[in-house]
Amino acid sequence: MSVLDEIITGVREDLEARQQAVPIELLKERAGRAPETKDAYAALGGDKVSVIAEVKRSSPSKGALAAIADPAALAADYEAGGAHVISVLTERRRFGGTLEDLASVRAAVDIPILRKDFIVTSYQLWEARAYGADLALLIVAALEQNALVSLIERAESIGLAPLVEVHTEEELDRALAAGARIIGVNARNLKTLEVDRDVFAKIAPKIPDGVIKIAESGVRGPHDLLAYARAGADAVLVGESLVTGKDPRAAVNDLVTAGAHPSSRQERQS
Ligand SMILES: O=C(O)c1ccccc1NCC(=O)[C@H](O)[C@H](O)COP(=O)(O)O
Repeated sequence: MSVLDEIITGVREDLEARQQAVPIELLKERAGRAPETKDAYAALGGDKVSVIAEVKRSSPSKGALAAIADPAALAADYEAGGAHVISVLTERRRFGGTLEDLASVRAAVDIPILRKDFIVTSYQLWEARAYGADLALLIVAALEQNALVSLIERAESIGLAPLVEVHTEEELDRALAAGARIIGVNARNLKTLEVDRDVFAKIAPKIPDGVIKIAESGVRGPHDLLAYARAGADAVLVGESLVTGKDPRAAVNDLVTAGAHPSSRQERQS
């Protein structure tokens, strides 16, 4: 069984318990009371290279990364550093996240929030909406095509922007066929955990204009953001280097500054 399969097995078990505890009708009621979602397309668009800063306690590849007792305070720091979007890992077993993290981050920041999890049912999309997310991650490698199509449709119908994650050209073809408008290319192979930053440069040229291109994983600082920008990234998603660094606010600001700097735009056009 691959790491991804193991994660999804655990996710389905935890999901079953939540579904027993909170019927979908209740969840929908809570989602109905949630404020309107924020415009993720605007946050990720424009000439800049946007920064998606992640709240990540641990990971299958690295184990414990950072205790993060107060995810809201960390997210507020990211926002103060200029982050355009916050990503909150809500998977419990391998990443140490919770839906309560999502709700507390929602209460602390005004920018859009991504629910980063292993979403396999529409129940999880309703959870994302009820707990304050504006975007939801859909991983192509974790979903049959029919499920991918219907989850994209469901997400959009309830106001969530689906970020569709791929790692190969075949997965990109599936994402595009399903109508994805925001595509994340993960440098991390979720089956082997190997990180290869060159994957983005190989896949990005095949993503049509008008589709937002996000480079995920392996960003250690401005140098990596600029390399992804030269390969066509509209945004980068950064976790580990922010949560393990001494000053997450300054680290985000360094990335935002690099992404906003005219030289990064010139480099992208050349
Ligand atoms: O991070 C992992 O080890 C991992 C393993 C299996 C599935 C997903 C995993 N991570 C999710 C992510 O894609 C990253 O959290 C995100 O792209 C940020 O990456 P990084 O900056 O390298 O922490």
